[in-house]
Amino acid sequence: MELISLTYPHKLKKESIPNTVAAIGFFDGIHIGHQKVIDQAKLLAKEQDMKSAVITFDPHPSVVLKKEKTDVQYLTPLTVKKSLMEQLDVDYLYIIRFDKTLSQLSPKEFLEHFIVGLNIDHLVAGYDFSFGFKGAGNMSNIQTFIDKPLAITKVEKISYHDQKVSSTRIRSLLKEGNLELTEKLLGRPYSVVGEVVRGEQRGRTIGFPTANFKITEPYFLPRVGVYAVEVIMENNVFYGMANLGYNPTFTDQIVVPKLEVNIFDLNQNLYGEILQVNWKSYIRDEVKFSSVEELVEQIRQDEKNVRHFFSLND
Ligand SMILES: Cc1cc2nc3c(=O)[nH]c(=O)nc-3n(C[C@H](O)[C@H](O)[C@H](O)COP(=O)(O)O)c2cc1C
Ligand SMILES: Nc1ncnc2c1ncn2[C@@H]1O[C@H](COP(=O)(O)OP(=O)(O)O)[C@@H](O)[C@H]1O
Repeated sequence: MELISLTYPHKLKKESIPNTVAAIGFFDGIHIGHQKVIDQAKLLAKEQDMKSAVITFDPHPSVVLKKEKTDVQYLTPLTVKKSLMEQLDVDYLYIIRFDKTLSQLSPKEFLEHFIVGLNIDHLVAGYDFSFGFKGAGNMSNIQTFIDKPLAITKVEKISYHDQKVSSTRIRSLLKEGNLELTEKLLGRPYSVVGEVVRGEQRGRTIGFPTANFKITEPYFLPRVGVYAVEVIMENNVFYGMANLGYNPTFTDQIVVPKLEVNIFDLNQNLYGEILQVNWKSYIRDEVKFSSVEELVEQIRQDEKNVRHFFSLND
């Protein structure tokens, strides 16, 4: 996959780019609906002997369009999006910088510059994709803005159990702790990647060392609490239990929930390792215990529950 970051205006020459079928969208999460759009573009490219591309944007349009300054948290921050696209095996990934100037392009200017200008012959998008100033362009009126005939494939709404699959729905499922349904809608477990850093060195003293994560990418995190998780380290899968929270039994100084994982059946220095955590199931809320003994008693029970969830022996 060739990764091409673009700002407006770009200087690419359309003559130097092969004829392409492109899927376009913001694609936060790359859920099963997004995957359908991208697969469709790949299929059409193959049938018509053209190249396949995904055209996406960064940052999220709301960063530019909202009056108050907002930090957007993503299901798939840009680095994750890039690596998932790599796995989907498209020929080109175009990432268009979404800034004020871009947001003010008319639908015609947008299409001429980024679709015709990138030698896109066939455009695939979800039924609700819109583009251009104030989202005036959409999958129904797109051909009215340009003279050159453009083949269009509109992918209809994808539902799961009669409800639309959307990034918004996945965010609310994550806030409810419904990781099982999230996984169905994503077609893979929800995950975060981070580096293991030092914590208070307390875990080992209570019999449960926990790898503390430094998460630098702007991830949308699930609700605070205890989870059954898979941990991926250098392509190996481990099982464990995670706490996403504030450690209220010990401190009231933590303001941003921290992620820590006790990995089962492993005794290894993990500082500096980059690990992927797959959130599999929500177990319980984080609690402020009145003694460390009570917390340890509960964590022992959590381990039993999580081992049972993964069908592992005690
Ligand atoms: C499975 C699990 C459940 C936990 N549940 C709680 C909890 O309910 N309340 C709490 O204050 N801390 C909870 N913790 C966090 C511990 O307080 C924390 O792991 C311990 O303080 C070690 O911190 P350290 O890694 O900074 O040394 C939990 C940790 C794990 C691994
Ligand atoms: N099974 C394990 N699960 C998690 N961390 C482990 C495990 N075995 C050893 N470790 C190491 O112990 C560290 C966690 O111990 P802990 O006392 O909680 O220290 P810290 O507060 O720095 O996280 C991890 O970062 C890792 O290097």
